[in-house]
Amino acid sequence: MPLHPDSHASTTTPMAVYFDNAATTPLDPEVLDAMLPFLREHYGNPSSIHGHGRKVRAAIENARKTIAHLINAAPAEISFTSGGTEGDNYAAFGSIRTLGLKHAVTSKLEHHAVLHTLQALEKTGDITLSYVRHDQQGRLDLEHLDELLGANGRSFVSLMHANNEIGNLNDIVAIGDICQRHQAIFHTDTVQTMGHYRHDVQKLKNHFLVGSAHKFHGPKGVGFLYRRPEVHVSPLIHGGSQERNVRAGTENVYGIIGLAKALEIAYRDMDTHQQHIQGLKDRFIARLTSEIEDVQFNGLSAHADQSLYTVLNVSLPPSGMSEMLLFNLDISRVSVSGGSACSSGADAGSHVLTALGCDPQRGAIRFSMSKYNTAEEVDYAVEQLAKMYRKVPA
Ligand SMILES: Cc1ncc(COP(=O)(O)O)c(C=O)c1O
Repeated sequence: MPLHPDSHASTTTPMAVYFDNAATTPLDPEVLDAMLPFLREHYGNPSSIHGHGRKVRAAIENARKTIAHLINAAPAEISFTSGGTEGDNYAAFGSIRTLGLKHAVTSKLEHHAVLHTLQALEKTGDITLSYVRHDQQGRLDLEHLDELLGANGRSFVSLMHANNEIGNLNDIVAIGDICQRHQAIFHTDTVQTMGHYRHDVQKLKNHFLVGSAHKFHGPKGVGFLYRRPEVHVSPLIHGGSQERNVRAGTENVYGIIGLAKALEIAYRDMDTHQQHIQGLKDRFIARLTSEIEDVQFNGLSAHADQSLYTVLNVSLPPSGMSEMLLFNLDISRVSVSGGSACSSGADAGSHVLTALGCDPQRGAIRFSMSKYNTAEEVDYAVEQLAKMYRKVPA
């Protein structure tokens, strides 16, 4: 597997190990190379009709075509955004307000980009909001979804493809079928699966999908929204006529070029990378289980066929010192993300682990991997964790 230029994996000790790829991924140098000419030479405004502008417009439209082709959509169905959060907002605000929908369904395990958006629409009285039940491992109760949709008239449904904290994969084909039966508008937050799984919108019943470049080795602050043409959404950002009057403002040109390049590379190398990363995850599971007593895997993250191959969420035996563990991991030069279930209303823990009913005394760590990680890095992280964990008083 190619090492990222910043990786210290095979050269220095202690290593700088990055296992927080669900938060963001390092930029692929091939992506940077594609972007640089649009920072250096091609500075025209894509809305200008002169040569400088036309050159950039052509590049943007090519990027749109590339993305559309990869997910089997039409170019007109792709709108560029500032990332996943904006795409989620567009799907929710756009369709609820434009279609006058009065009810929405989501789950307590969604990203805040969806939860807070729908809760904002609930607060303004636009909708009533229902949450699909789930079990302790985060499996959604699809019969409950069916009931909720049957009882509440035409609804907006937002259920993610993969959970960013615990990695659970939801069956978006089955959810799409239920939504279609009830004529619901179905949005899926695909931020964590775009670039890691092949999406084919012709095989899905979704009205919306979203992508965010920085989750698959592209630049930050750029993404896209796929929208089925029969769902018209009104703009959230008003101004010029960019993005077919849906999203005003001069386009993030080099970001868009980087987004398309990153997705192209992700699709090109997907099978090799998936195999490599799943191997790292299996190694993590085996080594953590053998090195640390009473380690638990949250959600479905240890089930290979039901979770993202890039994410492993681990609960450690109760120590009451998860912050310290994270701090220690940081000084060992292992970057991870963590949290625990909230122990009180004042304690802003993970809303996902809280919804699963995880023990608030147990600290949780999310290891999230990318194509640039190596087996030595997994061994190093487990070694550091096991060493420090033994030092934390129970
Ligand atoms: C599932 C999910 N949705 C939405 C977002 C927000 O994406 P962005 O950072 O591009 O706004 C994230 C980012 O962490 C995410 O993991």
